[in-house]
Amino acid sequence: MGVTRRSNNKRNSKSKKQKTSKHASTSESLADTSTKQLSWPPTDPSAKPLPLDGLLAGLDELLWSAMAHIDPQTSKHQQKKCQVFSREALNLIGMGWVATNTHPYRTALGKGNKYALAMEFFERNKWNPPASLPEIQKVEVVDKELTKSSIFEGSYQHVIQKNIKVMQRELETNGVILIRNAFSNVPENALSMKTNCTPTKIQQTTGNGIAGETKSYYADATSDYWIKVQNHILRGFLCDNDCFEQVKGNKKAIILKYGQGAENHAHQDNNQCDIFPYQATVLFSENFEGGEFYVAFKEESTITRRIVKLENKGDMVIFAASKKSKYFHGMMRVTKGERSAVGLFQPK
Ligand SMILES: O=C(O)CCC(=O)C(=O)O
Ligand SMILES: [Fe+2]
Repeated sequence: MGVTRRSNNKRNSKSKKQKTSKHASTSESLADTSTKQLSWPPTDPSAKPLPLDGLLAGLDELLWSAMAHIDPQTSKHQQKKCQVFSREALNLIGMGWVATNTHPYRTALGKGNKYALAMEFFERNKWNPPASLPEIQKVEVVDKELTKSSIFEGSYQHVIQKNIKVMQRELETNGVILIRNAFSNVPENALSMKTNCTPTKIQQTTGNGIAGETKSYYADATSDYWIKVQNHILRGFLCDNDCFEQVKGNKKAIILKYGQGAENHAHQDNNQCDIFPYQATVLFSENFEGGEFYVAFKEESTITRRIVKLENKGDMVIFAASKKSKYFHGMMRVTKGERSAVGLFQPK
């Protein structure tokens, strides 16, 4: 596993203080026998382990130890929101960019399991971690920019038609391709949202990201324009009409809005389509910084993020998105301005 060790001095000095005060009051420690019987790490048959594949595979021990190092005095922790708690632990091990609320981590990291259990354990144990507590280890993440062979330029229909074989190969090996200036003329109403649908917030307490300074959310797009676009893309990728017929119902577009400071944590969108196991994102703003799109995957013990800078309005990424695959996707922090985009082939 690509991990680096680091000790948490703050926590270590705190635990020493706690030990001292506990020993000072003999009657209290005798009365509190239940805390002494707690074993490390806490065991409960109802607690779900992390899935065996995906970005957090094999990181159970690291997460347990990170949780034990979280300072109970911090205001964040006192919120006792399990998503915020798991986020803090993930941040400590360098994996704070992974979503906790969606496939495949919803049940392993959500309410009423591992994290709730850990919180209960440390509360009952008066936040006095066992002497055998391992040091925090940071997971190494390798960030790589997209290579030239995965970058195309020009109107998407034309570019896909011309390069489909290369594109498919790049998607298989790198998980993502970029088409610069894929769209030039998008109708005015293409960015409008359904009025009767409630936008899904992107925020820490949901586990899907960080809200930023203004509200961040996604919601269904209304414009028929995106139906046409998705049909064109499907026709370009699937030369066989039977295949097209099988997947043509999988079209759905969402509008994504991010405020300054927002992040979309690495996730999979429940995409189960074997014939066209891809999604696409089209950029619709220009005056922002950060907000890089990425595809992340774990191969053996190495976690790689392929980072794609969508720069111009109309730039599009097409990426491997099947939940049966190793590929996750997300967006890095928007450091300046606001970012808007359209997500295509969203699972229903
Ligand atoms: O805004 C982005 O770059 C990513 C959006 C996303 O998660 C999606 O289109 O499924
Ligand atoms: Fe997504």
